[in-house]
Amino acid sequence: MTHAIEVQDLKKSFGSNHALNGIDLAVPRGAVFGLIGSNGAGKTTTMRVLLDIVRPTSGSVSVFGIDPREGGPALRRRIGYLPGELILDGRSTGRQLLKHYASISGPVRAGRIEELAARFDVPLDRSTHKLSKGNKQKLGLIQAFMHEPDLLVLDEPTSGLDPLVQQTFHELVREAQTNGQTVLLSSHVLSEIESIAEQLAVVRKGKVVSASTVTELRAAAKRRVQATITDRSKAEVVQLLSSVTELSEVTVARSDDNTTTVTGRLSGGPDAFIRALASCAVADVTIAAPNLEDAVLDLYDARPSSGAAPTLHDGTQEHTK
Ligand SMILES: Nc1ncnc2c1ncn2[C@@H]1O[C@H](COP(=O)(O)OP(=O)(O)OP(=O)(O)O)[C@@H](O)[C@H]1O
Repeated sequence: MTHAIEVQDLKKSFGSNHALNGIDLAVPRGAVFGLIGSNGAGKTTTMRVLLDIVRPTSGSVSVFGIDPREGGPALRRRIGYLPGELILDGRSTGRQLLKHYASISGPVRAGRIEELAARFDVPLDRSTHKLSKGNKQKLGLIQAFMHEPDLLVLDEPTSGLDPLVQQTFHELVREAQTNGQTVLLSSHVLSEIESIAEQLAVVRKGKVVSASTVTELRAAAKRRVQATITDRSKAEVVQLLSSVTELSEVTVARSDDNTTTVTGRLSGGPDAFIRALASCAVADVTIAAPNLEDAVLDLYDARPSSGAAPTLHDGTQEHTK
């Protein structure tokens, strides 16, 4: 069995709200796997099903080959879970709270809680209701990591953490991976997933719309390009670029200084674009690195994707791809 998590056609409805519409997910053992998606996409619900906090309407779910509904405390102990909304008992200190969690999910090796508290710089003897949002989040992370579980399920783990603490979190994730633990984490922030996960699934409207390695997604991502040309009319530039099949979302605009500026997004390499410009007088050109953020936003469906007709700033359309 090579997967820590296998989810097939998972559906969950809350009354008439179809939160999950057939989620498929396969997280290999030892992977750091990111779930990314906009608000309400279904990331938290998927995680809650893995923990048997929420029960599926239909579909199959397995964690280390066991259905979470059947796994009971033994399976639960193998998972460290950071909920998205952490509710801490205000009457106790961090130390008391963590000891309480350790008695449920432990064993926790001696000194581990203190070691993690020192790394995160969180006061253990202060009442939890006096803690800042960030310090509460740190306690949540400590309880997830402290018993060195086989699987970490972390819902928005860096929410409320400053960049230095985020770095400590990244170190813990790397250590967990070195130990052979599997990490599933969710985020709205792509740069975070990109920097620690090697695989990711984009969740949209209760479905996984893309599952790939970060490297594959980067390869499929487009580059933003812009060039300012001084010796061609708008129509000529449009004509010139019509042969560049990799170019989409093209905008061609004429400026008062009689230059023509073209912007667009380029899939694949920049060679054809550069060749098309070679015969022109080019005052300025920018070819950006492939943009992963754009690739994911396309998948979110939050904005028009590639293939949109190019527009001219004066409102005329001269060229459609
Ligand atoms: N207990 C519940 N009762 C009713 N609806 C729920 C419940 N839990 C989640 N939902 C709904 O399920 C959908 C998916 O929510 P979910 O929290 O899984 O999304 P998410 O991707 O984690 O979003 P966010 O990034 O905002 O946390 C939403 O429409 C939400 O309102």
